[in-house]
Amino acid sequence: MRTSWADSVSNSAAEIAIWDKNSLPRPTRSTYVPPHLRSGSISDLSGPVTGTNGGSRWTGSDGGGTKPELRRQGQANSYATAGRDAAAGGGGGGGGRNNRSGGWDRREREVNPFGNDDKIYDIKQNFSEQENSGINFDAYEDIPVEASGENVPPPVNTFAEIDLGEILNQNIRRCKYVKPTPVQRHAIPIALAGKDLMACAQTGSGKTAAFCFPIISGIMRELYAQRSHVGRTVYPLGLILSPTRELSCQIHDEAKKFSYQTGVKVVVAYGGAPINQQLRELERGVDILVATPGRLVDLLERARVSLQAVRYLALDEADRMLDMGFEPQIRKIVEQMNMPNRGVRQTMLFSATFPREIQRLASDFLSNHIFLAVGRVGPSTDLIVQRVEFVLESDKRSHLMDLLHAQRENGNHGKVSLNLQQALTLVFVETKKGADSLEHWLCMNGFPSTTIHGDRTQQERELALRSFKSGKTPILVATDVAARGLDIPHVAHVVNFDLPNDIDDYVHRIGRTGRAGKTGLATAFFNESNLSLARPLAELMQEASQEVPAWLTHYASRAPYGGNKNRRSGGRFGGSDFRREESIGKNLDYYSGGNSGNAYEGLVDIAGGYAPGVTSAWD
Ligand SMILES: Nc1ncnc2c1ncn2[C@@H]1O[C@H](COP(=O)(O)OP(=O)(O)OP(=O)(O)O)[C@@H](O)[C@H]1O
Repeated sequence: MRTSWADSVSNSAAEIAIWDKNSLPRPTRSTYVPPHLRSGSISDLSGPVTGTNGGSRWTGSDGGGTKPELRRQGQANSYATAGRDAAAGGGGGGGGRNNRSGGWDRREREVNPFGNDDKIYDIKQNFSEQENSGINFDAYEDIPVEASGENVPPPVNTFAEIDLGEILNQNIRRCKYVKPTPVQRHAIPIALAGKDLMACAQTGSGKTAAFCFPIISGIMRELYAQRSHVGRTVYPLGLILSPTRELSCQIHDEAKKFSYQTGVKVVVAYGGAPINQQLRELERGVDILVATPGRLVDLLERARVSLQAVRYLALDEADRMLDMGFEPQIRKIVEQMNMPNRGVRQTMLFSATFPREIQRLASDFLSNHIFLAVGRVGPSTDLIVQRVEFVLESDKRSHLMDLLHAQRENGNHGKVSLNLQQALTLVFVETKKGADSLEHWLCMNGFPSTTIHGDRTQQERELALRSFKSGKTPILVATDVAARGLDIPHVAHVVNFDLPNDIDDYVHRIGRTGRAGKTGLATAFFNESNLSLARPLAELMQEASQEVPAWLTHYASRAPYGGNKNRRSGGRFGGSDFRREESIGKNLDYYSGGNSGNAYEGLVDIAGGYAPGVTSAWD
């Protein structure tokens, strides 16, 4: 029987309340000890060493035969008490690490990423706070899910059902996450089962946590979680790649929150920022490296980072990472830099869109992966009101001005109410010059704005983002550099001043609003220079139950089929498993669920029992 999110929240509340009361680690996780609490110190790795790493799942051939065996000592058998201390919030003892920085005592160094607000919320209080703040995750409840691959682990309903460990669970509560979002419910069990994963889920639906939790938890579990270095080279166990500097910083910030007091150290490296500072940070030790591809290649070539120990590889915005711009770099990183082979490492690819040709490319990096699609293409249907208006090129500025005035004066735009105190507007344009010029014009006309694009220095970009987030300049004019992944609270309105050529880019752009269950508005200015987008845009809007203007339908019926990588991939989702479409007869398990009125197409029974008439993927 279908149960609602709210029902399962009360169940999880009860479970967690009991668990909290005893303030003990859950029985299944009593042995985890943060690495910094372990008495064994890391070996002096002055050159390739031999030693024991038996039992490590990434042991074995990486194909290259050059992997130094990293000796990791200090196993965790008798540390349950210390683990409980840490779990209770003590922050850990000063076991220290004998690494190049001369020891890493987290009591001294680990800044509390939750700041002054570091309360571990009671789950019930937490839930009511979410309600008060207007977050409505029930908006994601009835969306369809498809999973295909061998032995797909069943989804969970609550974080309590997932064995992430007490410290990580405390951090989840600190983040005020009451229950997993749909993609987390499905993806985390798959990742924890050690399977490779290609996950396609709506923008703003919590994909970051979906790959961070299993990586952090996996590193915590590894018996060999002590970090290693040889000379000045560091050996991260987890590598998270993302296409933009700002997104890498954001993932780093999130991952640091999730890994607070776990002993798992997260470091970020991205271009445009001084490399020396990043090198110093790396020298202090790194378990998870979050990076943009260019800077990572630089670090690899300087032999300051080695990928030989990578156990977990995650590509965020994976379709972007594998399109023409990035693919050669990603291939170099994954295939030519001594990273353990697919099947030895665990690889996870996430995005809101997965065109078929990119999936095909991506399968080079995956081993027997599970394909997961959660929700319809792009953003949740109910959360974002999409409007498209016919605006001639020459009228765009005055039209934008009208919108902004209306927004300023009455706080609403059509049926969408905007909270004017906090509403931020993100305006996408095609070119860097166009961004500067529009920003200047807006400022001259009394609308404080700033801009972010590739011609600005990294310092300017970061400043612009801060100024926008704080509301000091409530309008941000951006090129596609801000289209993916950025999670900026209070973006109430996204304006596609210039529409992109690709429908996927549109999906990601409008996904900057309507995040985490909140509502938003997306307005697009369309004219005859956007003809190739007419059809996919009309289809996308129709699928999302949006009002499609008659003139757009007319253009769509006459237009060539452009901007449609995503549409070609078929199905109700931002992508569907190309393996199912391409090779009938491959022995893939498959389930499909949700409230689409057709919950069990082509269904086979799989691990977890998603058989017709038993339970839907969402229950
Ligand atoms: N379980 C949860 N409960 C409440 N909020 C959550 C939960 N998981 C994630 N969030 C919040 O939801 C927001 C969106 O998450 P995130 O940025 O990971 O989305 P995403 O799916 O990666 O989006 P995009 O496709 O745009 O990159 C963030 O503010 C995050 O803190």
